Amino acid sequence: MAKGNARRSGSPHRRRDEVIRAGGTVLIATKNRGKTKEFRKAFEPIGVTVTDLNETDGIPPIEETGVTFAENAMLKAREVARLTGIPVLADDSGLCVDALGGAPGVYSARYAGEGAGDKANNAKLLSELGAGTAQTDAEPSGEPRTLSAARFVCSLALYDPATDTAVTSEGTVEGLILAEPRGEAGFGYDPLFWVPGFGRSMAELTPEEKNAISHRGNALKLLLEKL
Ligand SMILES: O=c1nc[nH]c2c1ncn2[C@H]1C[C@H](O)[C@@H](COP(=O)(O)OP(=O)(O)OP(=O)(O)O)O1
Ligand SMILES: [Mg+2]
Repeated sequence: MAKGNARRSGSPHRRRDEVIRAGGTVLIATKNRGKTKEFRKAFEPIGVTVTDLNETDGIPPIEETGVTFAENAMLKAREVARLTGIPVLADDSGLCVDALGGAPGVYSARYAGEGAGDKANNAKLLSELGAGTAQTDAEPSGEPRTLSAARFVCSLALYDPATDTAVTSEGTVEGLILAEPRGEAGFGYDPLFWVPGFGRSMAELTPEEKNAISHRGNALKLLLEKL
């Protein structure tokens, strides 16, 4: 048979569009239950089941040594795909704040220190932006006080160990950093991220609304188009 295009059922060299398919399961290389929830919601309509590293034994912690979201997504996906032998989707994401020169960026999860939680990271963000500073100007529009333009960025990598290749994508969403947290939904920096188009914080959106406009939702749409 001709080299390169050989493909029979049962071959380990699946076509890319078979990696994520209705009735199939995709492993997300994450311990972040907030991410898993959002992927589960997004994959539900196309009949794909989602699992993560909280439900997978024997995967050691993966150090995020990259300096870009794309590098970190690739290294998480590749490592877990090689260890498990199955295709793996990884998400590396974070918040880039203009007034902080793009920080915390790839360090978003460890902004307040290694192992810091969302609460400490949000507090650190507000303190770096001087949110405690006296504020006298009333917002004429009745809109909440914001401190800087910002964006969430999400890089995705879907790594297939059968072919040692990956499909990648990136998505963003623009917003403003709130001076005070609002909302209970979502995770991470969502309570401090104002979405002008909705007139609500990211943590005040329903899961469907968030997936429709978020960096993760946008990256996933693009990834699925590439498969
Ligand atoms: O939609 C989001 N809404 C709010 N905050 C978000 C979002 N997306 C990422 N973020 C923040 C959370 C964390 O501070 C960092 C991700 O860091 P990142 O290393 O990609 O994830 P992680 O360490 O929580 O889990 P894991 O590496 O196991 O996937 O950006
Ligand atoms: Mg991480």
